[in-house]
Amino acid sequence: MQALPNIFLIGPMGTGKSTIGRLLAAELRRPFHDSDHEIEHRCGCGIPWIFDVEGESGFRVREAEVIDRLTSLEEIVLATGGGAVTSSTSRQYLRERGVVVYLSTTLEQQLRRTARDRNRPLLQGTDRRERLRQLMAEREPLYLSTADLVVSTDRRSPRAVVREIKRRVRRLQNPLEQDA
Ligand SMILES: Nc1ncnc2c1ncn2[C@@H]1O[C@H](COP(=O)(O)OP(=O)(O)O)[C@@H](O)[C@H]1O
Ligand SMILES: O=C(O)C1=C[C@@H](OP(=O)(O)O)[C@@H](O)[C@H](O)C1
Ligand SMILES: [Mg+2]
Repeated sequence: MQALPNIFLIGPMGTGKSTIGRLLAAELRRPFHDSDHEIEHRCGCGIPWIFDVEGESGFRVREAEVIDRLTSLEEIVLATGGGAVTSSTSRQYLRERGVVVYLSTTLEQQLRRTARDRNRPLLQGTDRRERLRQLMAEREPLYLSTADLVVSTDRRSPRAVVREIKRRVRRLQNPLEQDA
C-alpha cells in the first residue's frame, strides 16, 4: 500500500483539530505537530500573552513562520490553528505539501467545545456566538478553497472521525482502492 502523505488539519476553533490530529498521528504511528503548541514552545509564552503584547498581527507572523517550517517536514500529522488559512502563503504551503482536511462542525458544537476555554484570545470578553459566526463567514471560503477533503466532526467521536479521515485520504491517494 502507498505511504500516506502529510496530513494537515484546518478548520475553525472547536472542531477538534488538536484532539483528532493527536489521535490520527498515534494510529498512523507518525509524529504529531500542533502549530499553536509550536508557537508557544518557540516563544516560551502562551498564546494570550502573544496577543496581549504583539497583537493578533504579531501572532499571525509567528504562525506563518511555524506553518512554513512544519509543512516542510515529511510523513507528519499537523493540526493548525483556526486562523492559519488567513495567510495566503500558508494556504499555498498547506496545499502543496500535503493532503488538507477541513474539519467542520456546527456553531452549537463550537460553542460547547470552547465554553470553558481561556486560551483562545479571540473568544474572550465578547459575544462568542457572534464572534464565531463572523469568523466563519470570513474564513469558510478559505477553508473550502484550501481543503482536499471536508470531514464533519459533529456528533461523532474523535475515533470515528479518525477512521473516516484515514479511509478518505487513502481513497484520494488511490481512487480504485476498495474500502476494507
Ligand atoms: N469529536 C468530538 N466530539 C466531542 N468533543 C470533541 C470532539 N473533538 C474535540 N472535542 C473536544 O472539543 C474541545 C476542543 O477541541 P480541540 O481539539 O482543542 O479543537 P481545535 O483544535 O479544533 O480548536 C476539546 O475539549 C475536545 O476534547
Ligand atoms: O481561529 C483563530 O484565529 C485561532 C485559533 C486557535 O487555535 P484552535 O483553532 O486550535 O482553537 C489559536 O490559533 C488562536 O487562539 C487563534
Ligand atoms: Mg487546536
